[in-house]
Amino acid sequence: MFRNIEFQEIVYTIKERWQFGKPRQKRCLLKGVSGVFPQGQLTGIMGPSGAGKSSLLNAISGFRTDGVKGAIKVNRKESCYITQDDLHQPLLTVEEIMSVACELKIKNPVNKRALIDDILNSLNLSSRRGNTAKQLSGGEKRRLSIALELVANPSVLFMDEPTSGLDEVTAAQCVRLLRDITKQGRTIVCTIHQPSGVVLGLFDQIYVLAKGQCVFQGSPQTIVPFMAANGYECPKHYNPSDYIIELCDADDEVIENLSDAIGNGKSVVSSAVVDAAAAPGRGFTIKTAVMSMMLDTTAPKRSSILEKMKALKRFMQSDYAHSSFRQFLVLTRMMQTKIFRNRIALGIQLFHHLICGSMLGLIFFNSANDGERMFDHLKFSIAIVFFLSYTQIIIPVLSYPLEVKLVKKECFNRWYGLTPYYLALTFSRIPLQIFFNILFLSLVYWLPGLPMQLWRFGLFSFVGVIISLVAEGLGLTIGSTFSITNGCATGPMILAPMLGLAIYGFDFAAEIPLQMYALMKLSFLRIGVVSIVLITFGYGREQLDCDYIYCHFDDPKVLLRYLRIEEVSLWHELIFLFALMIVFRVLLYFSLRKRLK
Ligand SMILES: Nc1ncnc2c1ncn2[C@@H]1O[C@H](COP(=O)(O)OP(=O)(O)OP(=O)(O)O)[C@@H](O)[C@H]1O
Repeated sequence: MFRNIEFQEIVYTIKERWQFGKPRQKRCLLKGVSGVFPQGQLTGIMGPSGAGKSSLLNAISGFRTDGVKGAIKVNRKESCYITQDDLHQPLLTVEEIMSVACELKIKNPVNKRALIDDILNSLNLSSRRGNTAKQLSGGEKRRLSIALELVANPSVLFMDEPTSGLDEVTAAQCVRLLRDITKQGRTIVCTIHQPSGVVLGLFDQIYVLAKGQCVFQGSPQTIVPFMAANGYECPKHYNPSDYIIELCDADDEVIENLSDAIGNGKSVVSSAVVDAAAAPGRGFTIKTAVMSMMLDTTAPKRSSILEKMKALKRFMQSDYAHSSFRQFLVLTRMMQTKIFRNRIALGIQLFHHLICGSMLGLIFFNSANDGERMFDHLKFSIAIVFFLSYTQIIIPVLSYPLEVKLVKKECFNRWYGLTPYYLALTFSRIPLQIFFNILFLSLVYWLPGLPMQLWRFGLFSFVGVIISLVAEGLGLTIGSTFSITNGCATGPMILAPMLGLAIYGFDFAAEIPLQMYALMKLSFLRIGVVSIVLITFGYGREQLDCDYIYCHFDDPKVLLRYLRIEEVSLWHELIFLFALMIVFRVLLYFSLRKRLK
């Protein structure tokens, strides 16, 4: 639809982090910059560190919208954004990842194989197709990121630092490859750190930023004459990109002068060929690049009915190649492959559940029928609930923050929507989780000698699985909201009071104040412990053994009465558990939605 990418008077403001004792300050990262990135060309955004290169790329591509003002003309539906991190599913092979991309991004993948072959050949990745993403080198990962986006045949590629972390030769190869891609009619805009002379010459256009202002826009060959015309003579044998960056980094006056000369991006230095008539002796011409028509604010407002119809049309047109259900199926399959491919994690989990189940079972070995050991029965129930919760919370807290970044990139590039992803995330883990939990719960049921009644074991396992699902929801919510470091502090911070509430008042149940009962209902650990005690000691449990003349707790009903739970209904407790499970899953959805926005 749009051809060149154009933007005008872009202002990007962020609110700085809140610091104790200081009011929250606003900071302007882009100061009204304009520019044009021509169609079918390779444009590099250059500048000193912290100049605002990534901010500009994020603003134009739409990766960031909060705090961005100004007019931007870009066909976002046909563009994609390749982040600097090269995030991929580490355990899937190049071919599998490409295949998932095809299934999600192409409407009718008739000749999927030929397309994958074609893209991998052109990016020199064919020989690596059987390797997993984590086995690829930095340059190969970068090429895989490009290959994945080329599947949907985008007309515009935004790339953040495609050469970062690559050596000179690989960086030049990477930029050459990008130039070849533009020859197919695609537009590529990327940020780049001080490129070597060779790499600089590969770009069709360079856009230089310094302290949020545009100080140059034009072909690389025009940097030297443009600088000279403004009184900054580049020494011979000096790399022009180094020169302009070093100069702008050192002196704010240079930035003001150059920014004025180029109209903060509204003009473009167009040619290195001496145009005697237009600019005698300078070796370049300055042309107006940005027309003021772009600002939507100046456009007359359409009738509201027309606007509403357009909005409805936009709503009806899906951004995705496939229905949500199809996305859900593809994602579920991919997630399950990922889970089963991770043999080490599977082995650790198996070992963990077996060892912990056996140890807990042996600690309470043959004690389940002992009428004297009331406190042991309670400790046993608490230990089960704590094991299930802690295991399920800590894994997503440590592993999920990284995945959120990948999901953010893929959702932004319209691979899939949040809802199918969320549902696939929820359901793909359940079978394995049930398997491991049942393994653990069987050991801790059998070794202490709980009654061999299938229905009782079924209830015991059911409650155990639900507790672990509630805990997983909490862990995923923390993992999707916080970084690993903050999550590691937040997880125990939430778990500790819940544990406190779980064991609160068992020895003075009769005196627990009413408000504490309400608070205890917020602790899924407490609900879990009460449910496990009800299942193991309620429902007509037979008299326990007693080796003495009198054992106060040999009648299981006495224990329930002592804990003031003999009147409590298991089904009510289950309703509370389900409610908490839903609350955590809803929180997870909104947390993800906020991150992906
Ligand atoms: N969310 C943010 N909060 C606070 N400051 C930010 C934020 N994002 C960017 N900045 C600041 O804005 C400035 C520009 O950042 P940006 O990442 O765009 O620079 P850059 O030119 O890409 O830098 P580099 O080349 O070092 O990656 C930097 O000083 C950075 O610290």
